Amino acid sequence: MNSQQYSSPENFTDTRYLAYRFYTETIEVSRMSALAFFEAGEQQFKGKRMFWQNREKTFTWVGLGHAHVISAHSPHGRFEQIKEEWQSLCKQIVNEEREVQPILFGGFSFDPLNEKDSVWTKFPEAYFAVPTFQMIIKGERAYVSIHLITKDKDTFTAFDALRKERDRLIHSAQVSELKKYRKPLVVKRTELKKDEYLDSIKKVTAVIKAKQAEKVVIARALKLNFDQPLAPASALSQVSEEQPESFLFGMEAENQFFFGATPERLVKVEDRQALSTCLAGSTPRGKTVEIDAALGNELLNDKKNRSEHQFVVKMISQVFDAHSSKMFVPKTPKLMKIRDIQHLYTPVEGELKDGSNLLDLVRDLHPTPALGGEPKQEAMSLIRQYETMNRGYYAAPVGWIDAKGDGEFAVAIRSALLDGKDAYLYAGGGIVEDSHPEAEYDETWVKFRPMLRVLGGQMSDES
Ligand SMILES: C=C(O[C@@H]1C=C(C(=O)O)C=C[C@H]1O)C(=O)O
Ligand SMILES: [Mg+2]
Repeated sequence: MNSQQYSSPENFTDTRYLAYRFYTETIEVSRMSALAFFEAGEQQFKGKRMFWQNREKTFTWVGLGHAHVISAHSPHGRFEQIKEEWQSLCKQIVNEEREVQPILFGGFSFDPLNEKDSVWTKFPEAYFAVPTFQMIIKGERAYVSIHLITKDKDTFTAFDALRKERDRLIHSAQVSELKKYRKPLVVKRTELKKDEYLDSIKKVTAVIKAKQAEKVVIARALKLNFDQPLAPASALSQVSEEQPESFLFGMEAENQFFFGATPERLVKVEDRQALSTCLAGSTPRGKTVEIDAALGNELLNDKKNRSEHQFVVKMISQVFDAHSSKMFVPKTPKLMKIRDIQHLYTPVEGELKDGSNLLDLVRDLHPTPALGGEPKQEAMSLIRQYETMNRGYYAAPVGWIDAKGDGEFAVAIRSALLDGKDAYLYAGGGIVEDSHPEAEYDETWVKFRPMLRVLGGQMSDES
């Protein structure tokens, strides 16, 4: 690469964030593997790496290092805090002309008011970062950006060092194959609090029959112990091979790594067009085309699953109604078929009203009745009361927003937390009046399956 071609880094100042200066530079690079770029940061940026790929595979994003972290530790006002700090920071960096925008990536915990013991020790209630190095693959083109956000005045040396590091990362990602990892052996698999989980479904069903709530999503966890720690790059590469039809995400917080392959979009905004998906109601895939179609048809006509689904459509439509105009919601759900499971699926579209932004939608949508319940507050308090664990970031929004306000958040299901030689996997289901504990238990196994295939730990009779 020829350093002569670089223009000098741009510098913006702003009254509120006056102390900060934002320096950035983007170059287009020849296409390379995003996972190789992620892995190239293994030494220098361990604990500060992030990964995202959308469901359509048209947008892949990798962040290495933290140029700036925006996190929230208080249970209240975390969505506003992230939004306001990001907007303040953006005042200095927004440049409509710029083809590649700096991106803030991160996620939220499911419920900051849950006081149960948590294994999510390194994840605050909201955890976002602008990376030092950002790689974007959009269609056929790839870009690497440097972000330096600092209060120092003399940044020449620092920026120069970042250019060198960028060149090293690009070189390393372009020449080296992704390391071949040995899949760690699962030495133990534990269903955490299985009996309490089954019991909680009975109780919650009774509460619903007594009309205290209409729907409540109850989840459970599996714990795997490995013979050695699993590398995040390896986990991501496995999951991208196994789940091509999902959003892929990964985020490190020090020595913990949260990742997954979720089919569920919470909300996407592009040029003020907002899109959400209602995804609830499930049945397995069939072994033959005929059985698969029959299962799908049954699902489309099943009263219990349709009611699970309808709560989600109603709530997301209400939130969209408040934030957008020209809303469009199909009258009946379709099927979304992914590798192990099929779901009822209804897309919701709208055009954002003035004054509404992506993070407002995230705040008002989370959790939809696909992961929380209906009514929202009653469901949340029933989850706090009856669910046997602390969800951490499972079932919560994870995603990105750029300097223009475009971005996308997924619902972090079909996911796992890696912590040294342990992994925690999560799955749940929507409980309505006519739910049955054993059927819900079986449904969670289908939802665990993709992560078990990625991590190992499925029993020999499971495919
Ligand atoms: C709760 C999960 O999935 C959610 C629950 C579903 C259901 O109960 O039918 C379907 C899709 C998701 O909205 C999970 O995967 O853990
Ligand atoms: Mg269900």
